[in-house]
Amino acid sequence: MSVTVRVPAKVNVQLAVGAARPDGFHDLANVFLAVGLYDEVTVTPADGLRITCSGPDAAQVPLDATNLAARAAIALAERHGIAPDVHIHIAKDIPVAGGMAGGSADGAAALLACDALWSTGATRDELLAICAELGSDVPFSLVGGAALGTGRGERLTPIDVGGTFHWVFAVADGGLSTPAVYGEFDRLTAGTDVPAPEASPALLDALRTGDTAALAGALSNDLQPAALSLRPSLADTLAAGTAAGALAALVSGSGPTTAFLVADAESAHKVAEALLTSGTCRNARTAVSPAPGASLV
Ligand SMILES: C[C@@](CO)(OP(=O)(O)O)[C@H](O)COP(=O)(O)OP(=O)(O)OC[C@H]1O[C@@H](n2ccc(N)nc2=O)[C@H](O)[C@@H]1O
Ligand SMILES: Nc1ncnc2c1ncn2[C@@H]1O[C@H](COP(=O)(O)OP(=O)(O)O)[C@@H](O)[C@H]1O
Repeated sequence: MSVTVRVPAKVNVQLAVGAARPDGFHDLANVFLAVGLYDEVTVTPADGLRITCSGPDAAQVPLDATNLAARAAIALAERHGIAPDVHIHIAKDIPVAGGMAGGSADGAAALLACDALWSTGATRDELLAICAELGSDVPFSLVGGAALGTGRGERLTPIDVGGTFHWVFAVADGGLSTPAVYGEFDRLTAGTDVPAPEASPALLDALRTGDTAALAGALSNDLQPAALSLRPSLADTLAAGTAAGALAALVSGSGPTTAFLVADAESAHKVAEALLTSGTCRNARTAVSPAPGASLV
């Protein structure tokens, strides 16, 4: 018997970052939007814990106990006094180390899949608490849709989304380390007064009404200057997508994936083609949002 869970990637339509806290994390107003690029995680009973991964970026995914899917299985097993004897297979389609929360997605998916496989009877709140222990972005991968994340991003308030948004994602060569990007944010803001992060009312309205033009005008990412500082070539990718007709362009989370909001599916294909021929990225993917959270297939 095996269980498969499908789980989406995310883009941060607003990422407001406060000053570093004493624990090293940053308080956020993190407006997550799940997008329709998916990993699939399948769990099967096995002798001991084993992880495999398939897909074009599989070689970049760690297959040891640091994998967030393994950590999720171990955390759930420990709580319920079960041995984590499971083969976890990740069919990976979400760019790795790209600021689209692929590892977090696999953590949430493995947790839900193991919960079903082992019939632990864990409540949704228990699963969300384990997600928050695994990482700041993991609870959102379980929930999907759109949500405001406060604290370090793990405390979620769902947001209703009143329409469909079309995106193009330009996948960069190589990844960016999330702690390195936050570290660069600290370096760039040193000596300045970093305001407390707050969600933008205009952005929340644009999501609720499904207004693409209003959302385009309200997108923001406080980590973008840090990502551009560490990877200056991303400016060329952002310019190429904008020149091709994207309504707005920004770095996705800590990057280096760049996100382009476009008017419709036709425009998405045009912008993706232009990005591919521009030579400023490794791949370009189209996707729509919102997407549902981790769910059993
Ligand atoms: C930037 C964001 C935006 O959604 O995601 P990515 O773009 O990387 O996917 C998140 O804040 C990443 O969340 P996640 O990748 O889960 O981070 P965690 O594992 O919790 O933390 C990794 C490291 O990132 C930094 N970190 C993370 C979250 C936060 N609120 N403040 C931080 O300073 C810390 O250095 C921490 O040690
Ligand atoms: N299941 C997983 N898939 C991808 N990366 C993982 C996974 N588990 C742990 N990682 C580690 O997390 C790092 C960040 O990967 P990822 O979550 O894809 O990107 P990001 O944090 O930028 O959204 C990777 O470089 C990898 O070492």
